[in-house]
Amino acid sequence: MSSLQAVHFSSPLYPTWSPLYPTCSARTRRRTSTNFLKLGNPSSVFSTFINPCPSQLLRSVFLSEPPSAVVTLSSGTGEGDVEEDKYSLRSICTGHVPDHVLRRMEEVGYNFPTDVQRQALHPLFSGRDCILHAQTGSGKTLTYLLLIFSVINTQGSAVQALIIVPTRELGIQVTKVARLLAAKPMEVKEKSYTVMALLDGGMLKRHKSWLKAEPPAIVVATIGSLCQMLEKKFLKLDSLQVLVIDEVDFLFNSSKQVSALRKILTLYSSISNRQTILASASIPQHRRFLHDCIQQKWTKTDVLHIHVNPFEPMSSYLIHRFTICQKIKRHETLLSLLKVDAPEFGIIFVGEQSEKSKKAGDVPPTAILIEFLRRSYQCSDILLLEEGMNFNSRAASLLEIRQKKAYLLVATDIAARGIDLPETTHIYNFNLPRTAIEYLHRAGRTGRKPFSDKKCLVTTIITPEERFVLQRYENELMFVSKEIVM
Ligand SMILES: Nc1ncnc2c1ncn2[C@@H]1O[C@H](COP(=O)(O)OP(=O)(O)OP(=O)(O)O)[C@@H](O)[C@H]1O
Repeated sequence: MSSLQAVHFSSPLYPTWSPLYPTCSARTRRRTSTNFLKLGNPSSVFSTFINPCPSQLLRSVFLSEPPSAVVTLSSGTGEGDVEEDKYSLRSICTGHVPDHVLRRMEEVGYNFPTDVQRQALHPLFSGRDCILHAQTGSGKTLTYLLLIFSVINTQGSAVQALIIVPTRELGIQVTKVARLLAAKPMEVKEKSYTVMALLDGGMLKRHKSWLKAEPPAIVVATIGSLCQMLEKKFLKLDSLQVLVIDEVDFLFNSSKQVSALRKILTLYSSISNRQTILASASIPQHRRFLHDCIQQKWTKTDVLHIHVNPFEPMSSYLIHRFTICQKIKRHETLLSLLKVDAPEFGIIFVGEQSEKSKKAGDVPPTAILIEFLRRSYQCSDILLLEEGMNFNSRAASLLEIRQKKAYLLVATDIAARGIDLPETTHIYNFNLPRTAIEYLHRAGRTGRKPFSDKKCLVTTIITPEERFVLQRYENELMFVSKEIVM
């Protein structure tokens, strides 16, 4: 790379190397496309090309459309490396995040920033409260974890960072990434970062002893367990420096959770001592929300709303389709879809069972569907994830699925928020989601490889009467869904 100074493509028109185009930020796209068209000479083309585009992207372009010539203008200057480094995650984080965390980050494969990381990390490192509003699968978790690693002090013996999540499953996932980054090599002598998962369904007794003996630096918690610990004074937030609320709009949906969050935000900790980060891919009425955050003293008055891709709420790598059938034909329609698509990694979302149906003792729709698929579809690995399962079975299902070479997961909306199964290429909405936001989060369980240009499919089965509802979601979320006839 260090000697590569100029690249000449067979045609200097943008669409010829379009694989690169969607992976750049909107600003980069504008800047690059203008420059690209303006500048004819190869070295200028290269400099506009390499500046915003790290080698990983360059490689993907080379693979899909090899350049007609690679021109080496001068060798060994290392300029290419400097340019590339300027845009690496390491360069953004150096001086803020400890070096051993950066090394771990690179070992894991996080080398270049995603759009949200590029836009949010500097303001976060400067201490600003932020609302991180970016597409599903855009890398918000790493963004706030890097901030946390930049502020916590391993010598302290108090909880310094708290991440609140809506579900146990998301909590386990975030804890895993935090521990992965926190793992220290033997030669690093300082104390390790400790990460506690304080999640519903966990053994709170064990956590009490741990908190009493030596409070962890980072706690990842669900509201229920967290409140128990706070009310009984086993956990104190006096030294809290960073508070993250992930999937914030989801948590603010329930009045019980709102009142618990209110206490955490204003009673157990104070805005003046901590930095507050509220993250989600969907923040309905975000201006109002921002106003409320300031009014209610959940955030400081200079809170930043970092809204990445505001005109593209969902990834452009998703292809949306729908098929219309009568309600009683849903199972057969899904089966036909699966036979045609033959997905290796897919999630089928099923609507929750109504209270009335539960009271009547009906078999849950998920169980009926699983039974049907096991009978009629040749796929050995059909798994289930739903609220009705106990916490251990839920964890086992997710663990198993992560180890599979192919899977079909039948799930309720419990799997729609935050769960990261990056191999997933197909989403099926067996039932139409209840809201556009629900659609966005279900669809967002696919297309989760930030630098991949692979297209993923989201297919919704609807009845004729539901067509206008889906159309409303299309307008709200700015996407187009194509009808397929089965
Ligand atoms: N800089 C990066 N380079 C490569 N992969 C990354 C990078 N940042 C994040 N990822 C990967 O992208 C995927 C999505 O990240 P993450 O789970 O943080 O998304 P998210 O924005 O929180 O999505 P959601 O809103 O659905 O919760 C993960 O598999 C993560 O490992």
